[in-house]
Amino acid sequence: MSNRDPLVNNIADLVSDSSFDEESLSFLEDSEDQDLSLKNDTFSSKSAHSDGTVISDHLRRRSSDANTTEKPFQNRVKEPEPFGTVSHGTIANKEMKSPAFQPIRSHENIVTPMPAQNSMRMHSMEPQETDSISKTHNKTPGSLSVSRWRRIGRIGLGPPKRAEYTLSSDVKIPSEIKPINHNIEDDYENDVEMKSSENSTSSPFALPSQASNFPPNTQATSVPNAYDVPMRSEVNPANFEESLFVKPRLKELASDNSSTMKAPSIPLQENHYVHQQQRLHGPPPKMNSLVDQSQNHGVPKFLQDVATVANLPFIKLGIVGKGGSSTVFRIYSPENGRLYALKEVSFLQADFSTVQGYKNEIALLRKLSGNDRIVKLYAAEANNSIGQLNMVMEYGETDLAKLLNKYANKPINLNFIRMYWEQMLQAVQIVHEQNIVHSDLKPANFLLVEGSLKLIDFGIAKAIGNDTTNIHRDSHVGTINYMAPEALTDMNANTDLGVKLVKLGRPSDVWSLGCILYQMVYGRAPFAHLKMIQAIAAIPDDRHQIQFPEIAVPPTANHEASHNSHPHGVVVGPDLMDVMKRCLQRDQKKRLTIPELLMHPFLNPVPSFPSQSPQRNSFSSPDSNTSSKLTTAMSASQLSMIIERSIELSKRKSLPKEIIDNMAYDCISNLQKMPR
Ligand SMILES: Nc1ncnc2c1ncn2[C@@H]1O[C@H](COP(=O)(O)OP(=O)(O)OP(=O)(O)O)[C@@H](O)[C@H]1O
Repeated sequence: MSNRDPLVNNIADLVSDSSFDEESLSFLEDSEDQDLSLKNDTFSSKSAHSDGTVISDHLRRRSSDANTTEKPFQNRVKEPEPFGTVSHGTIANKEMKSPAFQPIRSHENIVTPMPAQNSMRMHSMEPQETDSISKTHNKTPGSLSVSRWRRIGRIGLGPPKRAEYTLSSDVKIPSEIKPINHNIEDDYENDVEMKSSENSTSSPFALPSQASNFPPNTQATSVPNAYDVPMRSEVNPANFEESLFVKPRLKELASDNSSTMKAPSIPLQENHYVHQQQRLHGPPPKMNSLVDQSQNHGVPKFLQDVATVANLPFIKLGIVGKGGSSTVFRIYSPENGRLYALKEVSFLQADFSTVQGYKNEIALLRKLSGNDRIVKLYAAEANNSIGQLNMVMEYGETDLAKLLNKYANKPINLNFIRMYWEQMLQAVQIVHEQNIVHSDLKPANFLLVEGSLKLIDFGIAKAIGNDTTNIHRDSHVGTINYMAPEALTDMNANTDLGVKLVKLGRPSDVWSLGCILYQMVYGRAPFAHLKMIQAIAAIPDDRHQIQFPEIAVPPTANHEASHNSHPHGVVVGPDLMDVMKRCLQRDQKKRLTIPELLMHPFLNPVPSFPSQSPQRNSFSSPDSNTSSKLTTAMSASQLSMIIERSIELSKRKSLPKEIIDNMAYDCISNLQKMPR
């Protein structure tokens, strides 16, 4: 470590110093230019004086002032016996400190004699009589009280009995308790295909009696739990720590007799975890084989699946994706029973500008992560000892690349395309509003979170740190397929200069989006059928015409039938065709802008426009000079749809107010004319 750049060595400061705040992003606001010139050190020179932070002040205080600040689970449980030497910075035997692993002690709060009629309704999770345990307490000097408890499950990875979670038997569990959704991707597919719940394949891990009730597209978040933490949508990323680690409110649980009371869901989570682990790693190993001394410096295998970020313990459930320098895991918090994603980025090999890129990327992610179209970042920290940056983010069930692959051989669905196209545009617009050109947009950058597309990164680290090697470092081979002609021309033209200059503007992102849209329609990006070297030559070359067939046929479908009569062929339509063509213009200036694309008829379909304005009625026109194009021939539902759309557009300010007012005016006046 010592011979590395001091800045790299000190990357921990990047995430632990409070002096890095939104001011550090001022460089993004400085530029009002339409285009940004990204030079190797452009961003770094502007922000090198700032130290970065991506964790809350609270976390920072915690790490920097350990003597005066209470550690997360300090004093809650007795320190566990060590499982072994833990040498990894991010792997620690912290799980025993979790409140979830803590035997309930405050018996005064919740212990009552077990009633004859048990109020638990846990279906197959109904505890057996053998699960009852009794504890004797000296409540007050000279008096004894006996409490009976039930084991309702074991959580975590600790040896048996260390991680028991107990529940007083008089705590009611609502009958609508639901298992967590284990097979999220399957459920997502079911949702997309609009299959009825009866037809959908239930998760192999779901409890039989409850699986059919489980709503699609919900994850661990929907499980009621004892911690009474906010649902994920209510979690404020800035207060991740507070949101995630709320102490169990067992006192309230015990004293609240209402039928709507939340119930601990630990047995279900445990069940989920055990099954997940078995699916990933096979049946559980015997205890004596858990410690493999030959590898990982004696770290027990079960601890290798535990990660600690910002002192918060998580269980790794498996790898969900890999980037050039990153690995993304699905992780589970025993604290609140929710799933998150952990992105581990190695910065051991990183140079100065790449580190600055990460720093800017994280700062921007933090700044924008409250936005619906940007993935939420909950916590981040750097581990200098192993040269690794850890980021805890919201978990997405899949990304657009995987989704498109899955559906590549099926006939296209125009509504699906329209919906995701709009969401992609909204996401990129947010980035552009920060004066950032992403420059590396591709389907894998869009994550699906509960069916909604969100942008995972802003491309800064790559654009700055390694602008010429994108092609090689990306695991999703073929990102060249989405690169704008100007990016390739610049790359080719400047190789002799010591400093690489990549001159990209917002239109470059529009090209990339056009390629993604093209792939959604035709099953592959416009140049995906070419070898990389051919694509590098063809993309900027005007002579290479991009084909836009009027009928979209899945690329691997049987091509014996002509396109026009192909059973899986779908007519592309003039609006969609127009969008693709206007994005895939080699001349940047001819490409539509994102606001124009959001206003395009493809996203705002209005049935045939008559030339005449409708009669004005009692409604006064906001601007009588702006002629209305709507007709009474439209159905009430079409008109209502347009009204809804206008309100949405008005909120987003993506259309001039005058147009929105007129659209709404016309719809309402036509609706008024309709017979009731
Ligand atoms: N929050 C998340 N939830 C679920 N999966 C994710 C999440 N973030 C990333 N992934 C998955 O991991 C893959 C790689 O993500 P990553 O952000 O590292 O990609 P990348 O930008 O290509 O990497 P790099 O920046 O190192 O080149 C994504 O394509 C996606 O499939």
